[in-house]
Amino acid sequence: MLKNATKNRPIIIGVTGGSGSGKTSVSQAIFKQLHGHSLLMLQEDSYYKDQDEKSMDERVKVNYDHPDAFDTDLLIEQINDLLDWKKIEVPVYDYAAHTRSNEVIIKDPKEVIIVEGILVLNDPRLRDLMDIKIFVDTDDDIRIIRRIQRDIEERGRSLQSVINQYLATVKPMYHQFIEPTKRYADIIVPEGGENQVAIDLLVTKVRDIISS
Ligand SMILES: Nc1ncnc2c1ncn2[C@@H]1O[C@H](COP(=O)(O)OP(=O)(O)O)[C@@H](O)[C@H]1O
Ligand SMILES: Nc1ccn([C@@H]2O[C@H](COP(=O)(O)O)[C@@H](O)[C@H]2O)c(=O)n1
Repeated sequence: MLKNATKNRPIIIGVTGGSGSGKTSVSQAIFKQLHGHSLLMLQEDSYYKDQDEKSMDERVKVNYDHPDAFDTDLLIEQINDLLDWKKIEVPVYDYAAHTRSNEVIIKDPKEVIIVEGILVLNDPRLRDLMDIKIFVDTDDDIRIIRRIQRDIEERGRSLQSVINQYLATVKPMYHQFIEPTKRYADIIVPEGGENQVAIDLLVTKVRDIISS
């Protein structure tokens, strides 16, 4: 039984997987194919804790792949607000500065809400808010190659810093906290955003829920 859809509330879809697995691509593909419905995409990364009090040297050493790095309470509070059809103020995260910016973005509630991030199935309180849970499953070697490209091009990182971070925190935290959440997924999507069959099935399911 779907938790939210039956109560005339927004449908919450959680999309998780390791860094570089294709979570954003899968979420965007679902988003694109669900045109005609009102949609909102929330990224767990927006809810990284503020590090303003720390120096840059200290910020670089933070483990950004541990659940403690996120303000999950705020994410849960805001999803509950959306379920009550209330507006939310989403923080804006700056990867280069490793902290939140001073801005927030106001988002209106929508019929379908996609919540995407590495640990969205880790906290039972968050997991329990989701109607459909998806795990994007991509091999470690592909993910690190994608991450090197992205972090250098888009997040202001050096090759050496990406490698150091991957070995120190990204990889061990994936195996400790992210990969174990696969067992909670309703659907495991291999090949991420290129898996058109999986995307079509998901979109059909969401349309069924909305029209039922
Ligand atoms: N199936 C795929 N085949 C090839 N490249 C992909 C695929 N899925 C994602 N990518 C690319 O890999 C990078 C990381 O994908 P992204 O969706 O941002 O992952 P995540 O959100 O899990 O970190 C992006 O540059 C994206 O274009
Ligand atoms: N200051 C930060 C904050 C986060 N990260 C890394 O981002 C990854 C999650 O984002 P994806 O889009 O890749 O899912 C996570 O693995 C963190 O290591 C960072 O490097 N710096």
